[in-house]
Order: sequence, then structure tokens, then C-alpha cells
Amino acid sequence: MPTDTTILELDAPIALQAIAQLAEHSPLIHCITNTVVQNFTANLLLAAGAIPAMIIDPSECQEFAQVADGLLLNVGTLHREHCPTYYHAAENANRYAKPWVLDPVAVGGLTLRTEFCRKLLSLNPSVIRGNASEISVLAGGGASGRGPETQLSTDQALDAARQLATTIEGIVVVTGEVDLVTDGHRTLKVLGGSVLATRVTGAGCTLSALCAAFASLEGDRLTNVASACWMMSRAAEFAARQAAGPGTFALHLLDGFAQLREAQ
Ligand SMILES: Nc1ncnc2c1ncn2[C@@H]1O[C@H](COP(=O)(O)OP(=O)(O)OP(=O)(O)O)[C@@H](O)[C@H]1O
Ligand SMILES: Cc1ncsc1CCO
Ligand SMILES: [Mg+2]
Repeated sequence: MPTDTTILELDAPIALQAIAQLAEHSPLIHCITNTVVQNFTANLLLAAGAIPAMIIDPSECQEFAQVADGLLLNVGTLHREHCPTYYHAAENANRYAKPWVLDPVAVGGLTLRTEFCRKLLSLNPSVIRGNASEISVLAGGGASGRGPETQLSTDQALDAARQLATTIEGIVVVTGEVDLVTDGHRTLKVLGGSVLATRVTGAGCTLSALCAAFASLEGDRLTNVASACWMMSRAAEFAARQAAGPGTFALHLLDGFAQLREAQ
């Protein structure tokens, strides 16, 4: 399929339809994520209309892959002893045809996670969600951020994102001031949101969990995953209007998700 170089903005009615579908199906999302964002991720999935489950023992991962609707692997606080569990969970998601999302937190600067995320690419994640530095590194470029933060704009990572999406035959989401969502051929953008999302830890990590929930819905996966970004941007705008600073922003963000879900 030839690459369409026009980047369309995701239409609000399409996103709203995906949000309604999420509320109707309440997908069960298995999250293997970092220790910083566990609680925030679980609460945000619930507010959005999905059901979180933080399960980490390898034997339970295999059992749970059969009933879960999607999986998140986030390497933020990866420990070498956990790598086999992550790998095993991705293999089981593939075995039972469940979509799985890779969040390659801080790849580039750190060897264990960089080599491990490269290895996970061979299992073809359904979606990779990262900031511009992380996506550039995974696609083979040199730029790495300072820890989990990016130094690049999403536009600078677009070619890398398209290339990576083609390699994994999946979807790549690059977030930042503008979010870009590509399958290597078609690219959608989501505008707006709030810079306050970068002043609390884990907005990206929770968005990756939300991408797993939206990826589990029926229909066009590219627009469904872009709808996760759209929901985050609208919830962040709502929260920014209410918030006095990062602390209250995080609380209002959950309320923003709940309002968007309840409005459907
Ligand atoms: N400058 C900005 N203005 C508005 N929204 C932003 C900006 N930068 C990031 N965002 C939003 O913040 C959310 C998280 O994206 P970001 O790129 O910061 O992820 P991340 O670097 O992986 O974050 P973290 O590691 O803290 O989880 C996304 O919804 C994104 O659209
Ligand atoms: C701060 C932090 N450190 C490792 S994971 C994480 C959460 C944001 O990526
Ligand atoms: Mg991140």
C-alpha cells in the first residue's frame, strides 16, 4: 500500500463513537507497568470505561491472556528478573490474538531496556506508544531523551514512526504537543491537550494503557487508537480549566475521563 503523506486530524464524531464503544464493552486490560504509575493507570482506565488488572506472576499471565482483552507492557521500572515475564505475556497475547501495547520508557540511554525492547519488536507489538526520542531510538535512530523525557518534537519522529510501524506491521503513536498515530501508510494527528500533562508523572504511561483498551475494540484500529489520544487531550483540557496546579490537574484528569465516558 502506498504511503499517504497527508496527515488528517481525527474527527471528533469518530472519537466519540469509539469512546461509546469502550463504555459498552468495558475491555479488561492486563497492565504490566512501572511501579510509579500503577494506581494512576488503574484509576484512569476505570474512569475511561475499561477494567484494569495488574498481574505479574508468569503463571497467572498465561491464564489471564485467555480472558483479557488487551495487554500493556511498560518498561519504566524494568528489572532484569522481570524480562522473561514480559516476554511470556507478549507471547501469550499473540497466542490468544489479543492486542498488546509496548511503552518503551527511556529507551536509548539505558542498555538493558533498549536491548530488551528491541527483542520485543520481534513479537510484533500491535501498538507502540512513546515520545519522539523513544520512537526515534526504537526505529534505529540515535536521539535519546533525558530519562523518560523527550528532547524532540513529534514531527521530527514522524519518519521513524512510519518506518517502525511498517517493521512491526502495527501502529506507532508518537506523543508530544501534537500526537501522531501511524500504521506506516496512513497517519492521523490529535491536537490540543495541556502542557500540565507533562508536569505530572505518567500521563504517557496511562495513555499507553488506554491505547491497549482502544486497540481491543472492533473496527479500524488506527482510528480507535487515535481516539485514545483524543480522549486524553480532551480530558487534559477539561482538567487544565479546573486545576490550580499539577496536583489538582491529576485529580481533574480522572474526572475529565469520567465525564467524557458518561456523556456517551
Ligand atoms: N507540550 C504539550 N502540550 C500539550 N500536551 C502535551 C505536551 N507534551 C505532551 N503532551 C501530552 O501529554 C501526554 C503524555 O505524552 P508525553 O509525550 O509527555 O509522554 P511521555 O514522555 O511518555 O510521558 P511519561 O513518561 O511521563 O508517561 C500525551 O497525551 C500528550 O499529548
Ligand atoms: C519517573 C519514572 N521513572 C521510571 S518510570 C517513570 C514514570 C514515567 O515514565
Ligand atoms: Mg513515557
